[in-house]
Parts: sequence; C-alpha cells; structure tokens
Amino acid sequence: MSEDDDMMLMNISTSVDNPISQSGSAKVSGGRWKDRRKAKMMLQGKNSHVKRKASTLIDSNKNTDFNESADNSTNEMPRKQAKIQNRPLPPVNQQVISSLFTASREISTAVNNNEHDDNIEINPSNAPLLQDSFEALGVSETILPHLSEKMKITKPTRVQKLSIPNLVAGDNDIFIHAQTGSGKTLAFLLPILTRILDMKTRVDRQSGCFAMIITPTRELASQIYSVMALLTQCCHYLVPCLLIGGERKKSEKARLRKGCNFIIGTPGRILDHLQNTKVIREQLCSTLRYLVLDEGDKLMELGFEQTITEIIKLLYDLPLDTSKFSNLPDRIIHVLCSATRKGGVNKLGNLALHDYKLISSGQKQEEMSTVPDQLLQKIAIVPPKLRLVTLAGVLNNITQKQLSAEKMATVRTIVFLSCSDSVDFHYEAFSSTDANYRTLVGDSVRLLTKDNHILPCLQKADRSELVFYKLHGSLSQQIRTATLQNFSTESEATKGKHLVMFCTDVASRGLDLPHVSTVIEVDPPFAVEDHLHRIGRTARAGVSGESLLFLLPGEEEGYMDYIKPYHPQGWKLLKYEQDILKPAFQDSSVKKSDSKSSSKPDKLSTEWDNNATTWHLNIERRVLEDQAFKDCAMKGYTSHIRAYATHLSQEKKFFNLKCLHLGHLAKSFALRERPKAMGNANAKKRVGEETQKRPKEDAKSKMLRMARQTLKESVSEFNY
Ligand SMILES: Nc1ncnc2c1ncn2[C@@H]1O[C@H](COP(=O)(O)OP(=O)(O)OP(=O)(O)O)[C@@H](O)[C@H]1O
Repeated sequence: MSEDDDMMLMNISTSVDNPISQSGSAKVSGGRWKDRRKAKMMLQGKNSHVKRKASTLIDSNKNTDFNESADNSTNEMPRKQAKIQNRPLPPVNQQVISSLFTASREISTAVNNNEHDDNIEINPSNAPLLQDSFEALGVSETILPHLSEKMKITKPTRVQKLSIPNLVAGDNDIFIHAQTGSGKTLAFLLPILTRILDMKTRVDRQSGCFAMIITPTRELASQIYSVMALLTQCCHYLVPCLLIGGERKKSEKARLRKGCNFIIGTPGRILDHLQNTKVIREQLCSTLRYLVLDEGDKLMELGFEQTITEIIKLLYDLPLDTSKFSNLPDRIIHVLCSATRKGGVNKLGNLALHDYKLISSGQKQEEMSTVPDQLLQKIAIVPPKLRLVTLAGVLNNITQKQLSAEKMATVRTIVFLSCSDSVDFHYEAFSSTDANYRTLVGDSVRLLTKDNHILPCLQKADRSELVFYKLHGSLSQQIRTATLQNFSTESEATKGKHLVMFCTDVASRGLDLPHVSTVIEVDPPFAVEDHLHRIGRTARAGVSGESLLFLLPGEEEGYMDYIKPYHPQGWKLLKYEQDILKPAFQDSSVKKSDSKSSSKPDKLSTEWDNNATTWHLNIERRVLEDQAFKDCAMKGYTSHIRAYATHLSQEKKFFNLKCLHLGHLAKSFALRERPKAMGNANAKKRVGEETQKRPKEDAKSKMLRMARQTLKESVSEFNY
C-alpha cells in the first residue's frame, strides 16, 4: 500500500468484518465519492492508483503485518489498513511505515531474451595480442625497455597495433574508435613520443611544446598526465604539464614558464591560458605538431564545441616553423578518440579532422563499440522500495565472498548514482550508521572500524572490511584527486579490504582505476554511451569483470532491448530476492538499531526477509532521529527525481517521470514521509522566502524547467 493513500479512508466505513476475504461483496459508505471508489477498489484487491504495470508494487496485508512485527517499537500501522480491519487508528500526525516487501514478489514481466551462455568460452576482446610486439610497430628503442620493465606492458592491444604505425610513419589525422579499456591512451602517446625521440635532435623542456591533449574531465587529464610522466621517466629531459580547472593558475603559469613539451588539460583552462598567458603561446609557437581530443563525444555533449573551435583558431594563428624540427610532421596532426561515432562527435570530426583515417578496434565498423566480451553483465529488476536494501545485499554478497576467500585480496566496487545529492545520501547511509568509522581523506573516504555492522556479513566477521568513498563534482578538486588516489593505490589502511566508491558520472569517463571487479549502476545511465563508459571501468585490458544494472519493473524493463546490441555476449537476469537478498540476509541476524535502549532482550530473526526489513527500518529510524541525515535523504530524493527527468528524449519511453512511483521511491531513500507532504512542507518554507509566486506551469514546461536545471547542474558537476 502506498503512503499516498493513507489519508483517503478517514470518513469511510465498510459493511463487512473482514472485507479482504469478501472483497467482491463489500459495501462502502460515507465520505467523498472518490474515496469510496478507491476504498471499494481496494477491497476488491485492485489498486486505483496504478502507476506502473507491474503488479508487484501493490502491498499485501501479510506484509503490512510482517512489517509491524519487524518494528513494533514504532507501532505505525497504515491507517487505511487499520480502518478496514476495524483496528484502532494511529494518531493522525504519526507517520505511516509502508511495508518493504509486496504480496506478489515475482517480477513476471522480466524475461531474458539475451541470456549469457556460461558454456561458451570467451576470449577477452581488449587484451594485448600475444603474437605482436611494440618493436615491430616501430615504437622507439628508448621506450621499449622502460615499457616492459617499469610498466609491465609487453604486447600491444589491437587498437595500439592499428594506430601506432599510422602515427609513427604517416602524417594523417586519425580517429581512434575503440572499446573501453583497450589502451587508447598509449595508442596515441607512444607514437607521439616515438616521433620526438627518433628525431635524433637533442630536445629539452625549453625546446617548446610538441603536443596538446584535451580531455573533458580533470580526472582524465590528470590520469593521462600521470601516464605521460611515467613514460617520460626514460627520457627525463621531456616534460609534460597539466592545466586543469580547480588548480591555481599562478602555479600553472610558473610551470609553463619553466618549459614543457606536452600540455594536457581541460578545454576551459587551456583556452583561458591561450587567451591570457603569454608564455603558453611562446611554448606552442613553431613546435606544436599534435592536437589530441580525447573522449570527443563527451567534449561535445558537455558543450565544448565553441571552446574547442576557439582553441583551434588560436593554435592556427600561431606561426609554425617547419624547418625547426624537420623530422616531425609539417602541420598539426589531429587525433580524435571516442567510443562512439554518432551525432556530435561527427561534428567535432568535421571541425578538427582533415582527411582522416579511422582506427577501429571492432570487427565491424559500427557507430558504437560493444562492451568488452569478457565483461559479465548482470541485470536485476528491483522494485523502487527495495533499491536501497538490494544495494546493501549486493555489497554484502561481494564482501562475503571476499571474506570467505583464502587470500584476502583488495576488492574494488564502483556504484553509479544519478546525482551528487544521492551520492551523499548513500555514502552517509552506508558508512556512518553506527558512527564507528575513521576518515582517511577529508570526509570523502571512511574506513569502517570494529563494531560497525552496516552490512549483515560484518556482524560475523571479527574485522571490519569496508572502506567507503564518495566522488562527485561538488567536492573540491583536491578532495576529488585525493579520493581517487586513495581508491586506486594499495595502502596499509585499505589493503585486503572491500573498497566501495559511490559516484556520479564524473567517474565514468576514461578513468583507469586498477582492479575494479564490479560496477553497479543503481541509477540507469542518462544515455547508452554512459552505460558503456560506466561499466567500462571494469574488464580492462583483457582482465575479467562484472557489472550489475538495476532497472525498475515496468517501462524500464524495455531498456534491455535497447542496450542489447552492445551486449553480444548477453547477460544474466538476477532475481532480486533469490539471488541477492536471500543470500545476503539469511544467515545473519540483523539487530534493531534501538535495541540497546530496549529493556527486553533482542529477539533476533533468522528469516532473511525479516532481517532485510529490520536493516531497512534501522536506516529509516536514523532518518527520523537525525535531522542532518533526514535533510540529506530529502535532498538525495528530490535531486534524484529531477535528474530522472533528464534522460535523453529517445530513451524517455523507458525512463518516464510520470511512471515513477514517487512514494515507493522515497522509501529507498529511507523516507517515510509522502513526497507530497514533503513538497508541502518545502512549499510552506518557501512562502516566507519568496514573496512572488511562480506562475502556474503545465506539466510539460515544469518537466522542461527541471530538465534544464538538472542539465545545468550536471555540467557544473564536472566543473570544467
Ligand atoms: N598493451 C597493453 N598491455 C597491457 N596493458 C595495457 C596495454 N595498453 C594499455 N594497458 C593498460 O590498460 C588499461 C586501460 O588503458 P586506457 O586507459 O588507455 O584504455 P582506454 O581505451 O583509454 O579506456 P577508456 O575508453 O575507458 O578510456 C590501463 O591500465 C593501461 O595501463
């Protein structure tokens, strides 16, 4: 039963003692006609307020009772149910707890028409090719030993095999279009470095800048800078320089003044320096020969077309002295990297590339690359109320598996959410329930300490084995960098633990985080490209990996057909109960969070669904008791709804705001209040703040306004 309904039977009486069992003949009298109709429908076992097709969203009596027994302390029985069953009504101002589980739990509509076949042996599609060598591709002898000894990279991947000879020997522009994790970074860095090293002309940091690499995110720029810094350890006289927003411009200027051979950065900051810093123009003048645009589709999606046009214009305004380094190309070579060749990126190609060669690692030259073959995709159709507890179940099962392994290896999981506020909520919900944690970086990395039992499996383990991270664009650049650094590197504090990072799409593009074994998309991506990039954080360079996508029952299930072409190896369709919740909650008892204050000894349940409910009620109770956490949950919920309205128009049929059951979704943010009530409370607050009332909007313009606002926020999310 939805919280939305709890007020509607206030003045209604029924003529039967047990109307549920005699639903067909129930007589309802009194109250408004609408209320009577609703009541009658309910007595007949129908839901007058069907928001989505799946029958699973209608709660049962059984579960309301079950819920009651799971949390007697609050004694909050839905009023409608109480009235129907002639039980005493709870006080009007008391909140209603809607039950977590529903009567019919089977998701009947979920059919797997793209089953993953366990019996087929799959070869990794982005792995190094054992029969090839970098030497044969023409990579400089100066780099080869360093590559194999220091970086442990001995064989090229398919995309490297195709692009390196092209850039080493030819002077064409190239468009690199390849799967995630296929080694695109080295596919352009190695040949550029080779051309400079093989000039046989002595160069140093004062010789000028030879290549500029532009990326959409600061994290990606920092990562490419690190790879370049590692590569140039074998030729320390060559120096890269990083120019990204969020850093002090003054120190960047000082670095530029010392001289550099490669500039790596984000578009806004690079343009800013080109327009305002004389020394960068001096560095680029005469020497610039390569302009690389990485993640071209994202650059366009985020509206950098104008910025890049201006950068290109300014670069072409600089004089080029081809006599100075005559072994280098006699013009600026453009390299464009992208996982897709659809839409905006073609425009960027027209803008930046001339007479280019397409380097595609796929067998077929499709517009979008598929996911790596060795990646095992899983999909779970999860009712909106159960999203939080199911996520807990998934994380628990991964930790459980890690704990039961003989050798405790560090395990990394990335959880993608739709917006920063939702990231904040999930980070708080999972990392600080028992307040037994230690922060490792600012307040964006929390190591659970002993006695923190946020997941059921930790109650049995004598050690705490979890570290939680949060990453989104509203954090300062220093915190973002330090958080990623901590997540990626092995340290004493994190060694052998399960590292879980809650993040927005800021972490979806190009980031190469080592040994990520699972990616969980709790909120579906805003575009199918984002789906490929998010799950591409695992299964990199031939290594295996898993990803799990949560979809809501109903319209969202149609998304499976939509993404099918990108998953040639199929997927496994999980049942949220049998495959996730039951294994997570069945063998351990979850204590009620208020059990300490209770005089009675805690009666622990061995039923998995009882445990799952208790787990959820603990989080709900915290929301009730802790105003700061409640604010966090409300913000997370409202921002999530706003973000939901921004799905691409061609994907709106799967992600239609109107089909969302807002009340049930609120439950997954541990909120017991109805969204309507929340809205009214907020509206009341606003009355004092705003003297002018917003003119009445129709649904369409409201949705558009929300979408525009969220798009604006999502761009600032990346802080370019
Ligand atoms: N030839 C190789 N052999 C082994 N590992 C490699 C090779 N080339 C690259 N790698 C490793 O593979 C990982 C992925 O590389 P990279 O980040 O360049 O992939 P990408 O194609 O740019 O991925 P994305 O599309 O996600 O940005 C890195 O850790 C890199 O060190």
